[in-house]
Amino acid sequence: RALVALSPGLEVGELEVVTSGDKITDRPLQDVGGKGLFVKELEEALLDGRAHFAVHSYKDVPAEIPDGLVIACVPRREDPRDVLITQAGATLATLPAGARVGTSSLRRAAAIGLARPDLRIVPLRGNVDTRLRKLDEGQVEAIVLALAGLRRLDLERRATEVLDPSVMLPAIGQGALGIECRAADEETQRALAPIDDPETSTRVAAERGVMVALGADCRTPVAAHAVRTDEGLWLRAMIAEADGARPRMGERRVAWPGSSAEATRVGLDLGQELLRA
Ligand SMILES: NCc1[nH]cc(CCC(=O)O)c1CC(=O)O
Repeated sequence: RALVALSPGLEVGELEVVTSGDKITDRPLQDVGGKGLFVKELEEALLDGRAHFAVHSYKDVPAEIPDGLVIACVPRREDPRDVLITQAGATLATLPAGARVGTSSLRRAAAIGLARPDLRIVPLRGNVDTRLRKLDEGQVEAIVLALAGLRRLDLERRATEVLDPSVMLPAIGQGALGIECRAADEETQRALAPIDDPETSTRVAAERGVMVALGADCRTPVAAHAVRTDEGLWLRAMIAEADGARPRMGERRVAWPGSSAEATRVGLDLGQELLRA
């Protein structure tokens, strides 16, 4: 809709693709192995010529993009924060001791462990509807979801408490979209240009630099969040042990980067510092 609004006469049709991340809902994705479980089948549609472009949640896109493909366009970011959803309206501060919080994200579990070490983390996967149903059925007292995902499904009213990044640092790329196409397809790249947002690209590039520091196939809980301030770029990051224990935080404040490559180096440098720690 955003693209068509800015490009009169352009027609955009949808090709429905179900990814392995959608199909595998019975275990945490870090235990499944393989990278890009929400992305791979969409990339195959690009490489086969079935689709001109693929719209990914940027947080689902691995560090490495396959040969012949590029992220050609990064639209303006949605709110990157996480939200807590509870049955009775309790907040992170007022949930009763021992309450169960459903999440399979080690990043979210690490943040909850710091804020409320008395809460119990219960693995919970499935699409947003499934997770909300498990909450409503009383399997858990709370769940954590991305605000952006709720908004896109028109379910923002379910959010009980928006969690500040100082409490729960968002996932790398959360709330942003990465629109991927064939590297040689200049016509599609030109068609996508009207909805590109360079500020979002720079912020996500800095966050993804932290991921590059960790290496390609890692299951380490990691968070990174970049914002533009009056002074430039403010990047915060968290890396924990594989089981979510001992989270380390760090940050960088630098002049606004002149390129995405420069932004990536800021993230890489911060990621390496946290790894050494
Ligand atoms: N992990 C799955 C996933 N990938 C993208 C989103 C929605 C948020 C976004 O688009 O950044 C979600 C659901 C969630 O984390 O709540």
